[in-house]
Amino acid sequence: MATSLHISGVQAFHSTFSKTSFSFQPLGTQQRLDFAVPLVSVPALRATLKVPSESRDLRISCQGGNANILELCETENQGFEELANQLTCVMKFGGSSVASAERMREVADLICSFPEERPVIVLSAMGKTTNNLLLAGEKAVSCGVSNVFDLKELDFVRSLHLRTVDELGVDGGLISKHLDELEQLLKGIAMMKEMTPRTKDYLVSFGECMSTRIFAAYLNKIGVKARQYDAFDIGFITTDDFTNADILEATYPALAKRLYDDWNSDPAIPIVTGFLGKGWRTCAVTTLGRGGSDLTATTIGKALGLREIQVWKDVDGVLTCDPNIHQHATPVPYLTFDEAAELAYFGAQVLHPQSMRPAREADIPVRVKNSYNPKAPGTVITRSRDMSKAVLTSIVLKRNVTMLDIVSTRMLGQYGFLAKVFSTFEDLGISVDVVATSEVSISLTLDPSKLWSRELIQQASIGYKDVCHCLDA
Ligand SMILES: Nc1ncnc2c1ncn2[C@@H]1O[C@H](COP(=O)(O)OP(=O)(O)O)[C@@H](O)[C@H]1O
Ligand SMILES: N[C@@H](CC(=O)OP(=O)(O)O)C(=O)O
Repeated sequence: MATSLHISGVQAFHSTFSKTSFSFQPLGTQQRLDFAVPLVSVPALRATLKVPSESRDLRISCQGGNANILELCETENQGFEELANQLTCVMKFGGSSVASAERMREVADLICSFPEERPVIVLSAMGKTTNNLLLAGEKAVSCGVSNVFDLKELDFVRSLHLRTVDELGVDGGLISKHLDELEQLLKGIAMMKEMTPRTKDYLVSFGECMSTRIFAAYLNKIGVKARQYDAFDIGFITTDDFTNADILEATYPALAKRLYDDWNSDPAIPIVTGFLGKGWRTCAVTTLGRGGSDLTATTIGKALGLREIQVWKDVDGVLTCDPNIHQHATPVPYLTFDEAAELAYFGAQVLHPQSMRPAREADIPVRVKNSYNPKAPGTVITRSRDMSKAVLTSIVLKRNVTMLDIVSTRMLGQYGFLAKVFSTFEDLGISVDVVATSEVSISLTLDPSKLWSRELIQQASIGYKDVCHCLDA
C-alpha cells in the first residue's frame, strides 16, 4: 500500500518541491527514493520529509534527482518550524525607488509593512548614479588628471551619497573608502586617457556597492537586522563579456549555499547589489547590461527556490505603452513570462530583457509593483494566463531599427534560399529581430545595437544579383 508524505523543513532547494506531495512504498532506512520532479540547478541538498501518521521525519539527501534516506527520527514539528523560518521572496528596488534618504526610509517602511515575509533585498544604484558615473568616466578620458576632482558628475555622486548618509544618520565611514577609490579610478582613467569595458564595469559598480551599504546600515539602525552583500563576492559568476555579461549556471548552487548558510547560522535580511557579477576567467567585476538588477533578482529567486520575485518600480506595473510616450497608458494586470520577455526585448524599459529566464525556468511568479504607490495591484507575470479575451497586450516603440528588404524571383518554388540568406547573417555575426517573407521578397529587421551591421550587409551583398535595400526606420 502506498504512503503519502508531505514535504516539510526543506532547506535550500527548488520551489517545485515545496508545492508537491509524493507517494511511495514504505521504506527501510537504506532504500532509495526516486523523485519524479526536476531538481533544477541544485546539485545537492538536504531535506526533511514528515510522516504525519507516525509523527516522525525522514532525513534525505538528494543528488541528481535521486534521494537517499539517511535516518529516521522522532522530531515532532521541527521540520515545519525550519520551513517557517526560511527566506520567502525577493524584493528588488530600482534606482528611482532608492534615489534619496527619504526614498530609502519609505522603502524600509514598505519592507517592514510585510512582517510575514523574510525577503532578500536587491538594490540598484541611487537615482541617476550609474549615468553620472559613466559620464564622469567619459569626461575623465580627456579632462586631465588635475581636473578629475572637479568633474560635476563626480561631485553629484559624492554629494548625493554623503547627504544620504548624513540624513539617515548612519556611519559615513561606510562609504568613504569607496568614494576615495572612485576618485583614484577616475584619475587612473584620466592618466591612461582610455576607458575599457572592463574599467567601465568596475566604475559603475561603485553605485550599487554604496547604495546597499547605506541601506543595510539604515535597516540595522532602525532595528531590522540586515547584512550587505556584494554580488561578485557571493557567487554571481558570469561570462567575461564586460558591460553585458551572462549569468553562468554555477551561480545558482553557489548563491544558495552562501545565502542559506549565512541565514541558517545568523538570520539577517540579505541586502544584495543588483547588476553586478564576477567574470569567471578574469575574476573582475562585470555588469549584466543596463537595468540588470531585475536579472539579479530573478537569479536569486531561482537559486533559493523562493515563492515570489517582486520588482518595485516607479510605475503601477507593466503598462500598455511607455508612459513617456502615452500618458494615459494603463497597467496590464497579468502577463506570461514569454510576453514580458518579448516586451523587454523589443525595448520596454520596464524590465531587463534577460530577467524573465530564471523565473520561467524555476516557475516563480514575478510581481511588478510601484514603490511610490504600494497599494496598486501591479502586474503579475506567470507561466500562463487566460488568453481567451486577449487582443493586444502592450505596444513598444523601438527606435533606430535597420530594415533589410531582399527581393528575388529565385525564391519562387525553390528551397534553400532562406537558409543561404541566414547563413550569411551567421557568418557576419548579425542578429535578426523580425522576419516577414513572401514568394518574392524577405523583409528583416536587425538588432539596432549593431548599427555597423548595415555596412556588413552591403559588403556581403556585393556579387548577388538579387536586390538588397537597407533602410533605417
Ligand atoms: N510598457 C511600460 N510599462 C511601464 N513602464 C515603462 C514601459 N515602457 C517604458 N517604461 C519606463 O520604465 C520605467 C520603469 O523602469 P525603471 O526606470 O528601470 O525602473 P527602476 O529604475 O525603478 O528599476 C518607467 O518609469 C517608465 O518610464
Ligand atoms: N544601476 C544600473 C542597474 C539597474 O538595474 O538599475 P535600475 O533598476 O534603476 O534600472 C543601471 O542603471 O542600469
